[in-house]
Amino acid sequence: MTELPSRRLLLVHAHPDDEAINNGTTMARYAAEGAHVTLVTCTLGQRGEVIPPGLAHLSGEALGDHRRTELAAAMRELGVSDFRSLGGPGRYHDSGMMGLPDNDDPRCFWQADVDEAAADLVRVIREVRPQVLVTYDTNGGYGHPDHIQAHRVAMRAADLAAEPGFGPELGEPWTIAKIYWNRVPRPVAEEGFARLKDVLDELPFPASAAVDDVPGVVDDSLITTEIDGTPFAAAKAAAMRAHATQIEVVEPWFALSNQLAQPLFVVEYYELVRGEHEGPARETDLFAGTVEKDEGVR
Ligand SMILES: CC(=O)N[C@H]1[C@@H](O[C@@H]2[C@H](O)[C@H](O)[C@@H](O)[C@H](O)[C@H]2O)O[C@H](CO)[C@@H](O)[C@@H]1O
Ligand SMILES: [Zn+2]
Repeated sequence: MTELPSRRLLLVHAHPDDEAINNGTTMARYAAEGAHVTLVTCTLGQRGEVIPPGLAHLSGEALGDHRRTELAAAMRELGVSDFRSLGGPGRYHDSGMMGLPDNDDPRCFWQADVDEAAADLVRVIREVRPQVLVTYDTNGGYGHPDHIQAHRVAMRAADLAAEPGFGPELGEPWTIAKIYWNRVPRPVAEEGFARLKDVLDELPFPASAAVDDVPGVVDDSLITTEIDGTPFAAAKAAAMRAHATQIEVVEPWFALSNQLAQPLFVVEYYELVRGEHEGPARETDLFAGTVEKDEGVR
C-alpha cells in the first residue's frame, strides 16, 4: 500500500476549469509543500461553450475528451498528480446551465442519485483519508446544476465515509476533520472590479462581469480562512490558460466564454463549515489543527 504524505487535501469540483478558477494557488501551494492534493471532477464538461475558433468544432463527447486533456495540462501547471473523474471518465455528464432541457438528460449529473454518486466519492475518501475537503456552498457558488450537485454529493459522501456501517467494500471508515466552501469576500470582489474598471478599455474583453457574477461572494464576516497564494500566481494563470476552451487569461484578469472580464484572484478564501476553527483570527492554513489528529500515514 503506497505511503501518503501526512497532509491530504481533497477538492470536489463540477467541471474541468473550476479547480483552477477557485483553488489554483491553494492547490499549487500545498502540492509544492508536499501535501497530497486529490482533485475529483464530477463531469467532463461536455456541454461547455468553446472560445477558440479553431476548436469550435468540438462538442459533446469530443469536447469532454478534449477538456480532459486541458485538465491534465492544468494539473501539470499546479504540480498535482492525483486527479480523477467521479465514478470514472464520462460516468456523469455535464448538465448544462440551470433551466435548460439539458438538465433532463438521464446521463447528466443533475439527474444522478446523490447517494449513488456519493458512494463513488466515499471510495476515494476512504482511500486517500483527507483531513480537509473543499467544495462549493449549497448554491454551487452560482446556481449551476452540476455545482449544486457537486456540493450535495461531496457533503453526503463526507457523512457516509465516516459511517462504520456504510459500504464496508468501499474501505475503512474515515472522518474528514475540516470541510470548507469556496468563498470570495464582497469587499475583495468590489476592490477587484474597481481596479478592472480603470483598465477595461485596454483589455480584449468588451465588458466587465459584475461582483455578483463571481461564485461564492459573501459578506466578509463569513470568511474563516485566507490562503495567500501570491507566490503561485503564475501557476494559477497557466492552469486557467490550459483550459483554453473555457477561459481567456490576460493577467491579472480573465474571461469565460461570455467574454465578461473579471479579476483573477491569487489570494483564495474559504468558509469553514465543519471542524474546529483554529484561533480567533482568520486561519491561514486549511490544515490548521488537523495533522496532529491524523492517524498517521499509511
Ligand atoms: C465556470 C463554469 O462552471 N463553467 C461551466 C458553464 O460554462 C458557462 C456556460 O457555458 C454559459 O452559457 C456561458 O455564458 C459561460 O461563459 C460559461 O462559463 O456551464 C457549462 C455547461 O454546463 C460547463 O461546461 C462549464 O464548465
Ligand atoms: Zn463549473
